[in-house]
This record gives sequence, structure tokens and C-alpha cells, in this order.
Amino acid sequence: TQSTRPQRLLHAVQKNATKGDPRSVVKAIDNFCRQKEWAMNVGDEKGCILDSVVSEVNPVTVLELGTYCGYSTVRIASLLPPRAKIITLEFNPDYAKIARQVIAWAGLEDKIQVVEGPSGEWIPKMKEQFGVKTFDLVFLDHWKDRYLPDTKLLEDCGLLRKGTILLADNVICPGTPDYLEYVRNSPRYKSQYFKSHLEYTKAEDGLEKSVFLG
Ligand SMILES: Cc1ncnc2c1ncn2[C@@H]1O[C@H](/C=C/CNC(=O)c2cc(-c3ccc(F)cc3)cc(O)c2O)[C@@H](O)[C@H]1O
Ligand SMILES: [Mg+2]
Repeated sequence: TQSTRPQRLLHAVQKNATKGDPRSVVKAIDNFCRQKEWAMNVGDEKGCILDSVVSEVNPVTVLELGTYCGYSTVRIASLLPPRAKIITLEFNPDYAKIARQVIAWAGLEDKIQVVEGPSGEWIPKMKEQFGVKTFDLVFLDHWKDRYLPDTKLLEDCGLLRKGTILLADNVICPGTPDYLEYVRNSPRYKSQYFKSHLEYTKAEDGLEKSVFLG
């Protein structure tokens, strides 16, 4: 049977990356997507912006919406302090399966919890099921029309605190107009746009960093 693109991406990691070396896993995926097949990872250019935000926030509790193959999950987790954790939500079981193997190859299983299911169902359960008080950083990279409803859900569930950082991928391409309008005009957020390019291309895209003001 024909393999899927995520399966081919995983094989490229297992072939070209050093087991237990997260940065080599990131490099292997970026090389695969540049040289072989484009895939919707945040990529190396926006990834550097992601790295700088993670390093600046130094989060203890991170939420990622949309794991896909685990590229940004590994990228974030590789920068976290020892006891810090990232919970990543993914509702496609095939993608979750691939992501777990990419994460295992990077040796980051202890820092990452892949939770299978829709974000809308899991966000309200974060406190009771995972003992989360509030998140220090949220990375949004799932279906673009879910960014705004999930942000409002996070607010309503009391999962954001004064100073929580929301970092959203693809605010230009494919675009998240309703989310952008909200975080840029709501008095509850201070928002900043980081101009970049769509992963592995010359098209414009960027990340929006929004601080929740409480
Ligand atoms: C509510 C819910 N709950 C749980 N998991 C959820 C979920 N909604 C989606 N997921 C999961 O997250 C990933 C989906 C990511 C969607 N990302 C994009 O569509 C995307 C697209 C491009 C792109 C740009 C230009 C083009 F021409 C074509 C594609 C670039 C990107 O960077 C993207 O992120 C995927 O793994 C999906 O299963
Ligand atoms: Mg994306």
C-alpha cells in the first residue's frame, strides 16, 4: 500500500536524524520538506521566531493546538527547562501516531504529552484531567477557523493568566482574519506581528504574538 506523506517524513527522520538529538530531528524534517515534499510544519524561518519567543517566555506549561507530525512540538520541547511540559492536541489518530514516533526519536517523550481528540473537547478538561492551572504559552497551529473559538474557550476555562503568551502560526497564509481582528482589537490583549514567510516558500506569512492582559 502507498505510504502517506507523514509516514515518509517519519522515515526521513529515522534515516537522517541522530536518535536523542532534537535539533537533528528538526533539521531532517526541514531538509525533507525543502528537498523532497512540502509539508505544513512551521518550518525553519518561522521556527527561529518560535524559538526566540519560547526562550524569552521560558514557559513551564505549554499548550500546542495541532500536533501534525510533531515538528514544532519537538522544536519547543527542546528549549524547555527540566520540569517544564508541553501538552499537544491532535485529533487525527494517524498524525498522532507519527508524531509520537518523531517525538520518541528526539528523546523528548518525558516533556511532551500528545492528547488525541478535538481541542474543543479537551480544553475544558485541562484542569481536572492534567492538573493544569494556567498555561504560560499557547502555540496555535491547527485548523485556522478554530483559533478564535479556542482562544475564547481558553479564556472562559480560566486557562490564561496575566502575561500568558499566545503565538499563532499562519496569520497571513492561509490566514486567520477573525482571530487577528480579535487579538488586535480586544483590550484584553497586546498583540505584535512577526513578518516572515510561509514554510519552505517565498510567500509571505507570519506569527502573531499576543499577551493576555488578564
Ligand atoms: C480542532 C482540532 N483539534 C485537534 N487537532 C486539530 C484540530 N484542527 C486541526 N487539527 C490538527 O492540526 C493539524 C492541522 C493544521 C492545519 N494547518 C494548516 O492548514 C496549514 C496550512 C498551510 C498552508 C499554507 C499554504 C498552502 F498553499 C497550503 C497550506 C500552512 C500551515 O503552516 C498550516 O498550519 C492537523 O494535524 C489536524 O489533524
Ligand atoms: Mg502552520
